Amino acid sequence: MSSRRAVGPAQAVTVRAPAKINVYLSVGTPRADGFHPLATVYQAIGLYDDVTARPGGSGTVPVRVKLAAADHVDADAVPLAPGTNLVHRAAELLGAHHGRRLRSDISISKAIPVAGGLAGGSADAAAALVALDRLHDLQTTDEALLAIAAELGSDVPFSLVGGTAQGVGRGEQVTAYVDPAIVEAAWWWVVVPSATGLATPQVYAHFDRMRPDAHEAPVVPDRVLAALASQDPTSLAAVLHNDLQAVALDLRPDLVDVLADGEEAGALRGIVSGSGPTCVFLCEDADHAREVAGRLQEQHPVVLVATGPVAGAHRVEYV
Ligand SMILES: C[C@](O)(CO)[C@H](O)COP(=O)(O)OP(=O)(O)OC[C@H]1O[C@@H](n2ccc(N)nc2=O)[C@H](O)[C@@H]1O
Ligand SMILES: Nc1ncnc2c1ncn2[C@@H]1O[C@H](COP(=O)(O)OP(=O)(O)OP(=O)(O)O)[C@@H](O)[C@H]1O
Repeated sequence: MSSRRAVGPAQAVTVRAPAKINVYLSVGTPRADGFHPLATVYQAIGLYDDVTARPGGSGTVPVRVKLAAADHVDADAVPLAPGTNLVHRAAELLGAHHGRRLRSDISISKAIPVAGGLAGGSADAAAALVALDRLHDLQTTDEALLAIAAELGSDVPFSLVGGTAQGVGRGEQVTAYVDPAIVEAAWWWVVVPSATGLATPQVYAHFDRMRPDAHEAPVVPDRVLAALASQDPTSLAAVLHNDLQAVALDLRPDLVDVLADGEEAGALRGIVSGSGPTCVFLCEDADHAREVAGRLQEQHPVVLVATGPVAGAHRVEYV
């Protein structure tokens, strides 16, 4: 008989991370490192990827990644080969921080459209950091997790923090708003993804061609915070803004019609999410969002309803 202790069922840690939209996005002229200074208001919305980490990996591939995708997600656009997914990179950087190589099998259950301007890859990276930290009991500090997240991508720290938050720097410096009126406000969004994605670097490069006169020091105006604190959707609709919108529309003129369709369907206002091509539409409340979504479904194959703000990457129990 073996003298080894009986091993219980393999542990699995599942972490859920939300998509983000930029309620306000101001973009400056590129810095010396090529990144653009930003001032943005992020909001995490109720459209999620789940990332599950289990003990695993093979001799040559420490982290194996597999994917299950919702019907509206282009699964073929998600790289899974060793070293190619943001989740691989998250494991590498977290392992390096602790001076060890992390081994794991990671499954991504994806509902956030790929290359949609919704920070889906960032959500997976943030979720993987938290899942691997818990699986390997690494007890990484919040400061270290945020620093590793910033190395992974500009949107990744926000995917950890969630809620409604300000982003500055290249977007990686995130401060959650604490005003209870902002924290407790609930907004209803109708989300219209596009069948084909837009690459973020391409959108920023096009911004430089179209907007050589961009602001040196972008800011979020006080009126945006006042609108968020008012909890009044009409006030927020009036201040929604995205400096990348004109750029995304120039690259993808079909989005002009999508924005018009949403407003004709009764939404208060539509906006391109981040670098696009997803368009999001602010509605009065849950019933209004369902009504607008119902009308949009007559013209668009995929129309989702999501509320925000929601929590950043957080552990969930799978039943
Ligand atoms: C459009 C936004 O989603 C708005 O929140 C983000 O700015 C994009 O964030 P992200 O996808 O996490 O971007 P990263 O992975 O850090 O960078 C991808 C590429 O986007 C461009 N990039 C990104 C962020 C930034 N502030 N300036 C940039 O110019 C750079 O070309 C960079 O090589
Ligand atoms: N886990 C992942 N999920 C999705 N894409 C990934 C992932 N890992 C790497 N990628 C690569 O990253 C690219 C951008 O994917 P992502 O879905 O994050 O775009 P996005 O939502 O437009 O990003 P952002 O809004 O942060 O600019 C994909 O086209 C794909 O090649």
